[in-house]
Amino acid sequence: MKKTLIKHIKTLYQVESEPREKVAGKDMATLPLIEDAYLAIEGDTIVDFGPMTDLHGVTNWNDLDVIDADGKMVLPAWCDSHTHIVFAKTREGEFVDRIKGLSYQEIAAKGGGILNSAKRLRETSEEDLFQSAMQRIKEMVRTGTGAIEVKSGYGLTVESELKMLRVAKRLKEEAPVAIKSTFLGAHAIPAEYKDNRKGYIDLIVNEMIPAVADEGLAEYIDIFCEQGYFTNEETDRVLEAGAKYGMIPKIHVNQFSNTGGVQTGIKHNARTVDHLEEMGKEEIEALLKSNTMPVSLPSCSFFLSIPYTPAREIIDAGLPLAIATDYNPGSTPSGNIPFLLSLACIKQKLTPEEAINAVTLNGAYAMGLEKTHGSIAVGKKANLIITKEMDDIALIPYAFGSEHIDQTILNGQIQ
Ligand SMILES: N=CN[C@@H](CCC(=O)O)C(=O)O
Ligand SMILES: [Zn+2]
Repeated sequence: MKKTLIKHIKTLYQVESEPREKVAGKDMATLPLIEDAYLAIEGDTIVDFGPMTDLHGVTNWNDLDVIDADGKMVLPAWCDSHTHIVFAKTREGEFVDRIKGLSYQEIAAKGGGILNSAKRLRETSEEDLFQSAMQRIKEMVRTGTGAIEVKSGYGLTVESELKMLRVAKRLKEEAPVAIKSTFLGAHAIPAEYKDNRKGYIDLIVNEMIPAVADEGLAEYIDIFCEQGYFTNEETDRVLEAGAKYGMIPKIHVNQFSNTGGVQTGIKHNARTVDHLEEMGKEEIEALLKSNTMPVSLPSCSFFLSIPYTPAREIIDAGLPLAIATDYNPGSTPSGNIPFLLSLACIKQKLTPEEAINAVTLNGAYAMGLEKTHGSIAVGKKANLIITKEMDDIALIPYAFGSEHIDQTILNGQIQ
């Protein structure tokens, strides 16, 4: 089995001797670390790590790849728990419309937005969707991402939703990153059901969910619970139907308005509630009584010029927080996590340590990967970032737009 030793790491971050499933509240300000460290990998697994002074167990240096990380930091690879990376076409025309004054909702009302992507996706082959999503993953890996959640939701017919999820399944088999897939048939009401929304919910419940489950294509079920998209009652129905087939809820909620969707998600024991740009004290109180992870998507706020999730209030209340890209062609055409860290620090007033916790261990929890990803622990996957030489980890969010990642290692292999 291939063995790799990374030695003289300036600082090894997010180390764990006792497994934790997530980090909350004040604990998010700390990233457990070892200065002047080593880390050993066998195959695709972390087998040992510690201070360089403890490195005396290596007797056989043959067949051992050695990486000298002098002056560099090592971290777990980022876990991006919310993306829509399977899509057919970018939507830069809508971007220009928004510059000229139209809102995201006005563009959607004209047949743009999600319905525009659904039209394009139906015309695109499974092979082409696979190739373009794979290119996006390669770009994300270059900025340090090692695990990605992938949603459907641009199909909106039985066949096209299955097509998207089959692409996700193939990505799971062929991409170097860990992938979790989510069925998001309830992303928008398709044009052909404009006057028959109950008919579309019936289609989701009676046909799409059983077909997705039959092929084992999704671990999670999602819905866009929002004014102009799906109501709380429709959310109840879709999440209950998914749960019958073992799909765990993860919902888009409180992006543009607060209609009580956070409480609906919690009622269904959602793994995560995502977006949360519009939320108040009641939502924080409700989350405190739950196991549901709040997920903020700051590059969506940046791109659409909408409010940022009140991340500071969420953490100060003692909650955990995950941050994800939301990579999609409409509201966030970017999968760049270092830029997210800058936004989290600059716009949401998180410290660099809090922001990094939000995209490592908490990101892993948000996609059910906390046992294998998101921290440096013996037995976890060797999914790692080696930074360029730097004095302080705060350089990553501080020097926004610069390239800070020297190498990404996934499953023990340099990418
Ligand atoms: N808000 C809903 N869905 C996506 C955007 C989808 C699109 O515009 O294509 C989001 O999370 O921002
Ligand atoms: Zn989304």
